[in-house]
Amino acid sequence: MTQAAIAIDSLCKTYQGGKRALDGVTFDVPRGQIFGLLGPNGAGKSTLINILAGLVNKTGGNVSIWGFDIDAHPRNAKASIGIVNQEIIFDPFFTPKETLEIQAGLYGVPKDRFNAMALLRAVHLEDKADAYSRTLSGGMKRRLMVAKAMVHSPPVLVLDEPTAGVDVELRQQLWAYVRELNQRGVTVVLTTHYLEEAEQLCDRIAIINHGKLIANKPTRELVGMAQEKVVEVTVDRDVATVPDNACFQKVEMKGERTLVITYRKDQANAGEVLGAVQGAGLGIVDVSTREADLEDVFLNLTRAANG
Ligand SMILES: Nc1ncnc2c1ncn2[C@@H]1O[C@H](COP(=O)(O)OP(=O)(O)OP(=O)(O)O)[C@@H](O)[C@H]1O
Repeated sequence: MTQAAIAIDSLCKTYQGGKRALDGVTFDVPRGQIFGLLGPNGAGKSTLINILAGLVNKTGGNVSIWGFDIDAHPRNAKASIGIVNQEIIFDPFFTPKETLEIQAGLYGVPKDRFNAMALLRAVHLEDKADAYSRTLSGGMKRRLMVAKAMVHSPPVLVLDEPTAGVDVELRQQLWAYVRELNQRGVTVVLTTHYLEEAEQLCDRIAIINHGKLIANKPTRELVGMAQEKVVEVTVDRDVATVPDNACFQKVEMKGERTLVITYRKDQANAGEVLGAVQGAGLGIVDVSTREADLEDVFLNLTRAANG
């Protein structure tokens, strides 16, 4: 099917008081992907997700989820999406199993199509099925939120900062589950501050800044946009004057003998950079390079957009 999982067209939101949180955002989330929605704090990500969830009313534009316009077919649109919010919200006096059963009831999921234990197993909470939810750790609560969002088996799952404050091991478990869901055909949209995770997980990434879309590309292409490379060169003597060369964009010293040189991939290559160091009369003892990553691209794009 060619239809998008989520289609967002000229989406605007101006809050009462005049704050324009979304300013004409247009993009599609293709079906079957893990899609990253990134942006600095206050960019408008939560506003966008809250519009998808039906918690915030847009002030302009159109949104459809799994082909259902959220204004014309709100029930079908809502049934097509599961959302895990930043805040952890559930009644602490119910057990995880009860929490899922209540949610299934709210969504009208027939009993024969719902297996609370299977869902709890999937998020590694099987042994906590009958514990009070308030006794769960932060990471466990978050996983319970994911299970809750999947109760009605929606084709689209949205996770807003799902791993904030969750330790590394639990983050990996959560991502493993997200990948598994995706392999089973669920389209996943996530926001995260961990750019490295977005780079590893997402097929495609959109970046918003001050309510505007500033990038929307396959992850590999986006990372490929990084033009800067950094090479660390350790030399055979103390450096009295930091060498300069046309192919260096920036040179910093790390200790007495290590030069940290930034250059642009489109203007020079590592050979030229090293040649320039030798040309300054320095012998090279050691070299290491760092590939540019999503963080570099993200900073460059948001800086450029901020003018
Ligand atoms: N209810 C509200 N009333 C007025 N302004 C709001 C409201 N909610 C959000 N905003 C403003 O809208 C802008 C976008 O906020 P939003 O929470 O969508 O950003 P975000 O990208 O999710 O940020 P974060 O990563 O910090 O959660 C911010 O300037 C925020 O202060």
